[in-house]
Amino acid sequence: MSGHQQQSISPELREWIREQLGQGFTREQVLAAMKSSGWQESVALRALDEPVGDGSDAAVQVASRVPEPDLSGGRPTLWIDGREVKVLLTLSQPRIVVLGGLLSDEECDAMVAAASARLARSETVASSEGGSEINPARTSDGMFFERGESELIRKVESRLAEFLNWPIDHGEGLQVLRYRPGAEYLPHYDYFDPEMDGAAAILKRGGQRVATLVMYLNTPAAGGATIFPDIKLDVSPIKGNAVFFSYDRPHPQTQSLHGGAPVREGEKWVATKWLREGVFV
Ligand SMILES: O=C(O)CCC(=O)C(=O)O
Ligand SMILES: [Fe+2]
Repeated sequence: MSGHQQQSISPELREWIREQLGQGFTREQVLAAMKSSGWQESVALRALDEPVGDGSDAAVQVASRVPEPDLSGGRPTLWIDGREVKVLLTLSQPRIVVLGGLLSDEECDAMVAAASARLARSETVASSEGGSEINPARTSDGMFFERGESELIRKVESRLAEFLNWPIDHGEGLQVLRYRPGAEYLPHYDYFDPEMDGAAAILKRGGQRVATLVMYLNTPAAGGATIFPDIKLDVSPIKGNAVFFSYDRPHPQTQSLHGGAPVREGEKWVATKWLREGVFV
């Protein structure tokens, strides 16, 4: 396909682009593939930018800015808030970073102690009023700390803000979950489905969730990995370690599907920080 005649965007081309993006190829990869098969760049770009489908396609959703740790030095450990934190694993797509020693044992124990007193059956955001209700997919118990509610929480939050380059006020209060043997959290996305009832009310308080940091507050005797089914990755729950992942749009294409595998022996305690696009109120 060369020459100077104007190429046109056929329905087949649109469908092909939609498929490629749906399979997780980036816009840049699709553009490169089109160019190498003879499409003029201007036409390829126009085709890529055309709105398609009902608006729920990842292709038409604008990517959000997401928190991102500065790992540019390529160092195996980072100094964060005076602590030497290990960079144990990084993945670029989906974006996942596993950290060792983000929290000290004492900090983990103090968070467990503070949370224990306040545990109630976990709730997830699911009701038609945009409120909360008990969700059988999550069989743990949980509570939220208020942002900045104690010296410990402030210390942990400022460490996370430093690590993620993301302001403290662009995050929800830390959530602590306790899983007993057999308890699990089935695979899910942390972003809010924009189509669900009550989404508007939730999104008004700080926009979408764009990243998650799960910190392990203890080491269960068996089971309880954080699992990423799309990429078949299991992260071991080790006290003081953490897994960070981000998702720049509320779409499965982010491959941010994850869950907590059943705890087999002992308990599992985690603290989760959800990062928002804007100021969470
Ligand atoms: O417990 C885990 O490993 C995952 C927790 C989780 O997915 C969440 O808190 O959103
Ligand atoms: Fe989650």
